[in-house]
Amino acid sequence: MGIEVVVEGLTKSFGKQRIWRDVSLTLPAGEVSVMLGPSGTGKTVFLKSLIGLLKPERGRVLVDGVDMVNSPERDIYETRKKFGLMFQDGALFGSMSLFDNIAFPLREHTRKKESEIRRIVMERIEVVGLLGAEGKLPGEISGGMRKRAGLARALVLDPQIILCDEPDSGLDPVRTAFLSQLLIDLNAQIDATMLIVTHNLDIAATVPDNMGMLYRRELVTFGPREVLLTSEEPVVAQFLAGRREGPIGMSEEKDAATLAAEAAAPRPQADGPRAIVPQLEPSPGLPPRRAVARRRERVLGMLDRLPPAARTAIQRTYATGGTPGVPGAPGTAGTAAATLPLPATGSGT
Ligand SMILES: Nc1ncnc2c1ncn2[C@@H]1O[C@H](COP(=O)(O)OP(=O)(O)OP(=O)(O)O)[C@@H](O)[C@H]1O
Repeated sequence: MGIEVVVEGLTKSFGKQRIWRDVSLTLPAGEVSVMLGPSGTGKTVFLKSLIGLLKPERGRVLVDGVDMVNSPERDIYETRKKFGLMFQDGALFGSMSLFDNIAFPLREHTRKKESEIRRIVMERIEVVGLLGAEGKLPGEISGGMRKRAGLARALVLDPQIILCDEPDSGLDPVRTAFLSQLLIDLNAQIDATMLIVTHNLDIAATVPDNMGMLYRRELVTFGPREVLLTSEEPVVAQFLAGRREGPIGMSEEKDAATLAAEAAAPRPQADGPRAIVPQLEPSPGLPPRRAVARRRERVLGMLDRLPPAARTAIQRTYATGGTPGVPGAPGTAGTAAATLPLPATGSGT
């Protein structure tokens, strides 16, 4: 099962540039979380800080008793092996076949025999739907396939925590829907704790159990998906609606004059209450996600402390007797993407 990641009071600057301050959150064990935020708000810096590749000047990141900020490098290095990382561009070596790219962490970090490495690599290649493409070079396949190869490589060391940095960047909406399903299927199969950094509203609406948002050098919010999806916080509402009107401007923050002009202008049509799309369920034939029952207990236990709109949304989800993610549970129909099979090998995704 995945392990919890506890972030406490994390503050990071580069010289005089403050990236974010006092970020605290917990990634619950085995659950899927998404971190949103306009470009440049430090989401990638946050991921790198979780694995100890960047050093925040204050705060702690606790993973299985090790503080990824302040512990000795040896402990951080060992604990990093519990993480699987999927970078934006797949970060593959251009001169190596997909097989060798995916085998790389096993050859680097373990003493496994080649036969064992082959078994593991081929298994992961199958999970991400790339069987048949293992002999190709990264330059010979599409961006979507490279991303899936990057995901396969993130999986070879059996990670308990998976971090994905904009897994959808450069993908069309259909490929993004397949990828969303792949992430949920993966969670059902390995029960790892997952954190996905994305701008993609479809992923944000359908994949995570929890969502957070970084903005103006702070964590605006982090909690059960219903909290962010029903939030009336202007920056959250603007981001989720993909509107120009609101505090977020082209260079992240609008100046006071622009905001004043917007306030004086006739208001655009109100968005109305946002509908919460059901969360994706694992593909048919896969086990239910084990995180679902744990999340239900956790979220119902914190109901009193949540804003009324989020409380109502959560009560609605669970009142039908439906447990999202449990196949066949009433009131939990998945989105169309939930029933799509994985793309066939070499499909060019
Ligand atoms: N190693 C570094 N040294 C100095 N500044 C850095 C470093 N890494 C990132 N930054 C700065 O930190 C800020 C946040 O960058 P980051 O890549 O984390 O943003 P992001 O939210 O992931 O953006 P995007 O959504 O566009 O990928 C940027 O201003 C960037 O220039």
